[in-house]
Amino acid sequence: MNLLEVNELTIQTATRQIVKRISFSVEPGNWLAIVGQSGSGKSMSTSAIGQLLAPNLKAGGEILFNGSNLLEMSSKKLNTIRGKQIAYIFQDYQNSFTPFMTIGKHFDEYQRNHLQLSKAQRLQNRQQALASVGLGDEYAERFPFQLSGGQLQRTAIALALLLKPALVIADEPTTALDSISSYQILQLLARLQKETGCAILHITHDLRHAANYADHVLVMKDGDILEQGNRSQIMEFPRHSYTKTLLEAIPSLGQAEE
Ligand SMILES: Nc1ncnc2c1ncn2[C@@H]1O[C@H](COP(=O)(O)OP(=O)(O)OP(=O)(O)O)[C@@H](O)[C@H]1O
Repeated sequence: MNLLEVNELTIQTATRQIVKRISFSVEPGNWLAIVGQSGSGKSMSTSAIGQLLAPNLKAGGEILFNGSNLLEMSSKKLNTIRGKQIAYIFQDYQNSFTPFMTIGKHFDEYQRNHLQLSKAQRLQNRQQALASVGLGDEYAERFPFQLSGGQLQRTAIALALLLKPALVIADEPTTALDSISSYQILQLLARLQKETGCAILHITHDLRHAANYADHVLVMKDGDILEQGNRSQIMEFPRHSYTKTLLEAIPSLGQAEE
């Protein structure tokens, strides 16, 4: 069974249909990249999964997670799934943190909200989680503003993976980072995906990222899916002219080195 199955999802305001009957699925442990230019409806589609849409937006269709329709689920039930089984990593990682709360306190609160563990167990989990993203436990004493962008996004990843979710939704997780930090973040996600077996739904406007990491790629434009398929299908035999344009925009290795 698919972990996530999106069937004919529509998202609209009172006057405008933004996402137009799109369907896609994610298998357990798979990496699906959703690629498309700004405004194509990528973030909106993935926000609908966790019932995170703005109040003026209405979603229709079905979003099945392990067979249950998330669009019809009570917010109380969804709260038990979000974080624990479905975790988000956002582009604006700064907003994922409370400014005057230490990193350690973030880990503690997150576990207390979702699990019943002793203080010693929570501490051990925090140490392991920080270590898994290459940060020593001394970072627990720091406040978010005392970390670099890359360190903070690594911490956000450690938090997102803390409860071993089956699905991680990473919405442009590297956009705010320089290219070296971006590379490290994606490498880190790929390693943690292998270690934990989670599936990743990765939103990116950069087809290079999809080329390097995704098992499947879905191309969106103006609220519609233009094409989707496994990575080599899309990268080597794109059918749509828009996908070809995105591919042509990737600098060749020679150009990139220059
Ligand atoms: N609450 C809202 N009400 C009305 N329109 C909205 C709302 N939020 C976003 N939009 C519009 O919906 C469209 C899709 O937005 P969305 O954020 O999903 O795009 P995106 O593909 O993720 O773009 P980006 O790569 O820039 O994040 C855009 O035209 C956006 O302006």
